[in-house]
Amino acid sequence: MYQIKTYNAIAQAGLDQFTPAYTLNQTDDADAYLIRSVNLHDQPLPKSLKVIARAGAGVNNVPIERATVNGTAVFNTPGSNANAVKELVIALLVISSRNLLAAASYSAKHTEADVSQRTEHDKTKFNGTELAGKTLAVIGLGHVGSLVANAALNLGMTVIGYDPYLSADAAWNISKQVQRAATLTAAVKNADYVTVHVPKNDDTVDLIGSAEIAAMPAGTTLFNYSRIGIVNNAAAVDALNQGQLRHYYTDFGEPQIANREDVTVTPHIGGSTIEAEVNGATQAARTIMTYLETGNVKAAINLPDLTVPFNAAYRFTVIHDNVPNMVSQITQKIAAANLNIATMANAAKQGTAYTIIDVDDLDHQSSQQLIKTLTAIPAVARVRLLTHK
Ligand SMILES: NC(=O)c1ccc[n+]([C@@H]2O[C@H](COP(=O)([O-])OP(=O)(O)OC[C@H]3O[C@@H](n4cnc5c(N)ncnc54)[C@H](O)[C@@H]3O)[C@@H](O)[C@H]2O)c1
Ligand SMILES: O=C(O)CC[C@@H](O)C(=O)O
Repeated sequence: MYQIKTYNAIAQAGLDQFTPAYTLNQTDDADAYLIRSVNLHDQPLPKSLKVIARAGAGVNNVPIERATVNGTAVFNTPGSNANAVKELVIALLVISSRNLLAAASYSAKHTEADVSQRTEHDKTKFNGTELAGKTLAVIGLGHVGSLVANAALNLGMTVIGYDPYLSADAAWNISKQVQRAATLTAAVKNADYVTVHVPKNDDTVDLIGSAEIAAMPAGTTLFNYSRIGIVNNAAAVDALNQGQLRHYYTDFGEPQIANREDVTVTPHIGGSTIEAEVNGATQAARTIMTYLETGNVKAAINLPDLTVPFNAAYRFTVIHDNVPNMVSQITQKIAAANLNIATMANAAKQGTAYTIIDVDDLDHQSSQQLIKTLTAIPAVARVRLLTHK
C-alpha cells in the first residue's frame, strides 16, 4: 500500500485516478506528495518520500537538490494549465487595449437616471486601441508562450518571440509567422506589449529589470504571468512613474505594486480553471503511479528519462551520483548475491544517474540484504525493489 500526501486543493478527478493500492493520508511518512504551490523549501523531506508530483508547471517551490540527495524523484505536469494561462493573457490584452476595467468601473459608479446622456459625453475617456497591427513580444516560447504567441497572431498582432533554449519539440508548436529575436532587448524594442513565460530559476530572477524595460518603447504594457521576481517590481514601478510602462499586469501581488491604478494584480489564477486543475491533478496522479509501480521515468525534473518494459519478476531501481564505476559496483553486488540480471539500463542527467536492473529469481531474505548492500555504496541516494504485478 502506497501512502499519498496531498497539499493544496487537488482536483477530485485526479485523486480518483489512484487505485486501491494507494491511500490518501496526511502522514509524515508518505511515499509520494501530490502538490500545487505549497512551499516545500522550509520542510524536511522524509526518507520515505520517493516522488513529488507538482500539478502544474512551476517547481520553484520544490527543493530540487535536496530531493535528489534524498533519492526523491520530482515531476511536474508540463502543459496541463497552459491553455488556461493563454486565455487569461489574451483576455488581459483585450482588457488593456480597450481600457475595460476603467470603463466598467465608470459604469458601475454612474447609475443615475440621465446616465445615457452623460455616458455619450464621457465615453471618449475610454477610447481604446485595437490589438490588430500592434506588436507583442513573447519571452519564453514553451507550453504557455507558444500558445500565447499563436493566439496573438490570430488576433492580427505582429509577434516577436525570444527563447534561446527552445526545445526542438516546442519549436514545432510555434507558427512560422512568429519572428525570432536573437536577444531579449531586440525582442522588446518595438513592442506595444511584452509578456513573459519563463521558469523561475537563478538565471531568470530579474530577467526584466531596468535595462530591459528601458529597451522597450515608451508606453509599453507588461505582463508577468510566470512567477514573482522574474520582473523586477521596483524597476517596473520606476518605469510606470516615468511613463516608460503604460500598465503592468501580474498574477503575483507584492506591497510595492499595491494600490496603483496602473498596476493590475490577479491572485495567482493563471492556472485556476476547472479544466486545468483536472488536467494537472490527473497527470500528476498517473505520473506518481507509473513511477512507484514501474520505476520508469519520463520527463522528471531531476532524473534522466529511462523507460524499460517491466517484464521480469523483480526490479531494482537505483538513484545515484553520475560518477565513474557506479554501474560496475552495482552489478558486482548483484552478482555476489548470485542473481542473474535479465535486463539492465542506465541513464544520466547532469550530476544524477539512474539504473534499472531486472531479475527473475529473488527470495525475500536475500532481497532485503541486497537492498542494504546497494544502499551502502557511496553516492547511492536510493534503492527500491519493485515486484511485477
Ligand atoms: N500564473 C500561473 O498560474 C501559471 C500557470 C502556469 C505556468 N506558470 C508559469 O509560467 C512559466 C512558463 O510555464 P510553461 O508551462 O510555459 O513552461 P515551459 O517550461 O513549457 O516553457 C518555458 C520556456 O522558457 C524558456 N526559457 C527559459 N529561460 C529563458 C530565458 N532566460 N529567456 C527566454 N526564454 C527562456 C524555455 O526554453 C522554455 O521554452 C513558468 O514560470 C510557470 O511556472 C504560471
Ligand atoms: O494554481 C496553481 O496550482 C499554480 C499553477 C502555476 O503557478 C503553475 O506553475 O503551473
